[in-house]
Amino acid sequence: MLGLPDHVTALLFDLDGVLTDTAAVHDRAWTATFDAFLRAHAEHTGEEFRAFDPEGDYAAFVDGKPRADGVRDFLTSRGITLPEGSADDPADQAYEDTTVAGLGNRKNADLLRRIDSDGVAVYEGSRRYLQAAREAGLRRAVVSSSANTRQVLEVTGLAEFVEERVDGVTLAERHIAGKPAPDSYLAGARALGVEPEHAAVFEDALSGVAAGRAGGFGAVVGVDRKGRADALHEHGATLVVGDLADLLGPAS
Ligand SMILES: O=P(O)(O)OC[C@H]1O[C@@H](O)[C@H](O)[C@@H](O)[C@@H]1O
Repeated sequence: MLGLPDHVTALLFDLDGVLTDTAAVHDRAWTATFDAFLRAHAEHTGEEFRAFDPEGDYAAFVDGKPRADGVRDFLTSRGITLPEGSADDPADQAYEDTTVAGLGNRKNADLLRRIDSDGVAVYEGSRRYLQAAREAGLRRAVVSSSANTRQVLEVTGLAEFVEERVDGVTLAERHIAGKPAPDSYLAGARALGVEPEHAAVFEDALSGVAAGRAGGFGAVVGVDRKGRADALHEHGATLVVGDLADLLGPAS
C-alpha cells in the first residue's frame, strides 16, 4: 500500500529533510557555529583554520543525530575534546570556556533566528503522503533527533497528521540512544503498538537509514534530495525516492 510492502501497517517519519525543508537550515546553523569555533581554535592553538564542510562533515558526523552527539562527533573528527557542560550553558561562551552544551546552544540560537526570519517550508509531496496514509488507515509517528520537533510540527500544521512523536526532548528525558542506534525508531514503533517488521522508516540522513537497518524494520525508505542515493542504499535504505509523492500512484 502507498508504494510499500503489504506487511507494513505503520510509518515512522524523520522530520528535517523528510517532511520539512529544514535539513539545509540546520546545516547552515551548524556551519556558522562550527566555523566561528574553529576560527577561535586556530587563533588560540596556532593550528591552521579548516572550515566545517557543509556536505562531507555534515553528512558524516552531524546529520540526523541528537544535537550534543553532532557537536561531539564532529569535534572528535578534528581531534578536539570539550567538557560536556550543562544544558543552561550560555550560547556566547568565550573560547576558553566552550562546552559541548554551550556550542549546541549557540547552534540552536542561530537555528531559531533563521526559522523566525525565513519560516519553515513543508514538502508538498510529504503533506500529500501523510494525508493519503491517514486516509488509508496506516499508523503515523514522527521520529526525529531534533528538540524543536513539536514547534516545527505545530507551525507547519503537520501535527494533525501525527499520532505519536519521539524527538530530541523525548530522547534526553528517557535516555534513549540517538541515531544511528535504532532505539528512537524502536520507541516510535512501540508508541504505535506495532512490531518493527510492520513499520517503515522514512529518512534522508545516513545515520537515520542506518538506524532503520539496525532496527530490522519492514522497509527503510531513503529520501534523496541531494543526489546521494548510493550512499543511502549502502547505509541501509531498502528503496530510495526523490520525494514521498513518488510513492503515490498517478491517480493520487
Ligand atoms: O538541534 P536540534 O533542533 O535539537 O536538532 C538536532 C538534529 O536534528 C536532526 O533532525 C537534524 O538532522 C540535525 O541537523 C540536528 O542537528
